[in-house]
Amino acid sequence: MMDPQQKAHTNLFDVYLRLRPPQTGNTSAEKFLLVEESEEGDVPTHITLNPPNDRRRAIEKFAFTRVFEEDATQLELFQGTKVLSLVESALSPHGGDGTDGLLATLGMTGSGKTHTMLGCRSQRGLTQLALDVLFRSIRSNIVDYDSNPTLEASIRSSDASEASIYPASTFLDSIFGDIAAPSRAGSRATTPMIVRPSHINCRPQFPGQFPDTPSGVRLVRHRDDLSYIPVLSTPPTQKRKGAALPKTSVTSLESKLTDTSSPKKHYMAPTSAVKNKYATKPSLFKGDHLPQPSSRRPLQRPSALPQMPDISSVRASCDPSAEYAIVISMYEVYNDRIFDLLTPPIKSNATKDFRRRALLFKCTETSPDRKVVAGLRKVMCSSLQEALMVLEAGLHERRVAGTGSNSVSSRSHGFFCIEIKKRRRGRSNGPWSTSTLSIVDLAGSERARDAKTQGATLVEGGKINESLMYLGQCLQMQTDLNNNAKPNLRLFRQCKLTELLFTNSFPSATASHSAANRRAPQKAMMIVTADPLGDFNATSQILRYSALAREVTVPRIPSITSTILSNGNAIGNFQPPESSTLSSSPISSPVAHHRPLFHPSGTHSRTFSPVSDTDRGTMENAALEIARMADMIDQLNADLAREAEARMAAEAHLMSMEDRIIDLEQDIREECYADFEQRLAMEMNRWKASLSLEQERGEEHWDRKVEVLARSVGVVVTAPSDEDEVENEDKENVLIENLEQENERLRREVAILKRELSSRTPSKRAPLQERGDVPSTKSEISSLGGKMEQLKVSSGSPTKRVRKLPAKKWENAPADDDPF
Ligand SMILES: Nc1ncnc2c1ncn2[C@@H]1O[C@H](COP(=O)(O)OP(=O)(O)OP(=O)(O)O)[C@@H](O)[C@H]1O
Repeated sequence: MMDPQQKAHTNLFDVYLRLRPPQTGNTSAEKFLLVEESEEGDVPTHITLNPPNDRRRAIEKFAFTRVFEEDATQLELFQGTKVLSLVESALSPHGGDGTDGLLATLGMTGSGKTHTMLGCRSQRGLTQLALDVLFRSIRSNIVDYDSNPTLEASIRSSDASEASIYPASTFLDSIFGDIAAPSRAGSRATTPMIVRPSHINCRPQFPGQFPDTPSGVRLVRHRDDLSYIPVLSTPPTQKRKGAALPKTSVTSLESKLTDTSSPKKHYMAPTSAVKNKYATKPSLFKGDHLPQPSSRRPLQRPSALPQMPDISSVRASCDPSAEYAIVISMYEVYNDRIFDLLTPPIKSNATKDFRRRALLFKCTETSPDRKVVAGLRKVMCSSLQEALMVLEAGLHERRVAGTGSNSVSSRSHGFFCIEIKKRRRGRSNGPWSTSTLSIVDLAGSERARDAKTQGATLVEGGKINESLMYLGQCLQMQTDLNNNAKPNLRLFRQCKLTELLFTNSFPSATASHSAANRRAPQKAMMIVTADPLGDFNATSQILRYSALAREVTVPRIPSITSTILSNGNAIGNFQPPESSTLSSSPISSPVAHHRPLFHPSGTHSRTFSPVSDTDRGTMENAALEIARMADMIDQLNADLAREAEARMAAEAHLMSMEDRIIDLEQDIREECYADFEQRLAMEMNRWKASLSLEQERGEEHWDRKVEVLARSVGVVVTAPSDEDEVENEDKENVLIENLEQENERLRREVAILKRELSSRTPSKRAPLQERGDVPSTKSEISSLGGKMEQLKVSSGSPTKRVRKLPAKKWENAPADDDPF
């Protein structure tokens, strides 16, 4: 019989199975999953999968570390799994560095993963219980941030992931508003832990229904968009409606959370780019604020948390000679990219929507041997309440959507990381060692047909299924390890999820540095959730790759020969066995089951045979052929299923690549836009500068031209003094008068001459030159020209400049140039 504990030491994960109670309204479905009874005093560890409506299909039996039946409570789960041991290993009570721990859930959508990890409105989940036991266990060993000013700096310098680290008070103030103030609604519809006070929610509400929304409309955040879109959906199950808690189970947090007596420390909230740039120099942020991202209202500050189940008597051992600090971070893997859940999204300049920057899982300067998620925002918490509030803030940012399978379905794999920092007590400058307890709520696999998803949600589903398929392949590495084969480390680098989950399983294989080599492999445990009334095929697929051991029992189909023989009334009494057990081994491949060949001869005795030996031989040959063909059909079916799965994965990959391309295109567009804007501004400035330069040059050029012109015509421009001005004015007036008189005289003379001329006969007209009163000589003409010139110049100059004209052109004209 298969034994899950047999080779437990080589398992990467302890694997627990939790069955969910039937969903309301799903009473008619056939139960295909049965828990096998355990021996007296033992916990159940095996289940049987009976294919519904198909007696020909194999019956599978699976083994787990432990099976929790439908009625198992959150407390039983906490006590029956090794959560406490994970916490204790991370604390390392006997000195030395702690061990990393991983607690993950896996299952179909709607099977109860989030319920197990985060609980419901009246019951806490494993995350809150782990935090509770952690803080209670180190109560007297936790560092006091307020009394040690150098503490924050030393914690920051111990961080190897280029993170920006803030005290909880500063972080929470930047995220949560006043209880009574207008604020964004609470977290993912039914963040299980929050119980809102009655004075805030006056009218009765379903969980998942925010204040101020019409009844029946639940607000579900969709993808990157932070504006909430109303989604019509069925109200969550009665269980989730979270009947009012008994008063004793709710503790008021207001006093703690709104306490302003302790001095607040403020840090500047850098943009992600700045943050990444300066992440290694945290002191730069000190003394500044952590502002609200523009146009996002603060979250509604919850006032009370569920306290059940009560684990106040449970404690993990901690190292009495050590002091501890707790640092929390949260991120999600969405479409194979990592996004920080504690850093608010940044408004894009180009598209005006809020977007997050994907983070890298990489080696850093201070962590050259070990990959870390770089650039996260982390929060130092000194109490359980602070840690729970940080959890609430992060959950609010996690992507969820209503699907046909689950009204609040996680669309990403959520990581909640508790870093437990430890150093020798009393050594205020001593180095910190860090062990991390990661709690992972995986998104559930789903069938598009059942989930009724389309568009972006369908792509998300494809990506989720793809990453879970890779996870399945990695989990099957447990088989390799059980067979003492070398694990194939390339498998877990296939996608971000498996890389994040398995990197710490083989620290010595991934690190070359000697210090890193000393790290112990993480302790990991997986809780597989399943609905015994849900989708048989999907559930059996998940169980196949997650179970610690599997056994396949193939029912035998009566062969043609035996049918003929038994029906022929004269044929022998052969009765084939009902079924045959095919394998009993630790995890066998999902497609490894084969129908056994049927060998009719020699298994039964004949009493009467009217059929001739030739006929019998023919029939037996035919039966053998049929069995062979049936086997081939099975093989082909298995191949087909594998190919279909691969095709689905490829399609999902394609879709996610398309999605990635869109994202990339968006990023590139934004960068180009910003680049273009910057260049445009630079170009404008350059253009303006060159324009003004050109103008200056133009003016200079014209000044020079005027100067040259003035010089070429001999004009001397002088700035006249006041006396000169008066004198020049007088001279001008006299000159004008003279010229006017002269003009008058000339007009008269011209008139006389005209009269004379008209009275003469044309033949007797004398040429003008003969007249003595008409200027004829050169000197007379030049004096008249000079007078006119003087008049023109002096009367046309409002600036009272005096031009001295030393030479007149007509003076130099040849004598025969007669002006008339
Ligand atoms: N053991 C349980 N007891 C009571 N209610 C449960 C249990 N398991 C699940 N539920 C209820 O079933 C619903 C779906 O559960 P949950 O959201 O935890 O599923 P999930 O596996 O996280 O789904 P997804 O992968 O889509 O996020 C919830 O309303 C939850 O309260």
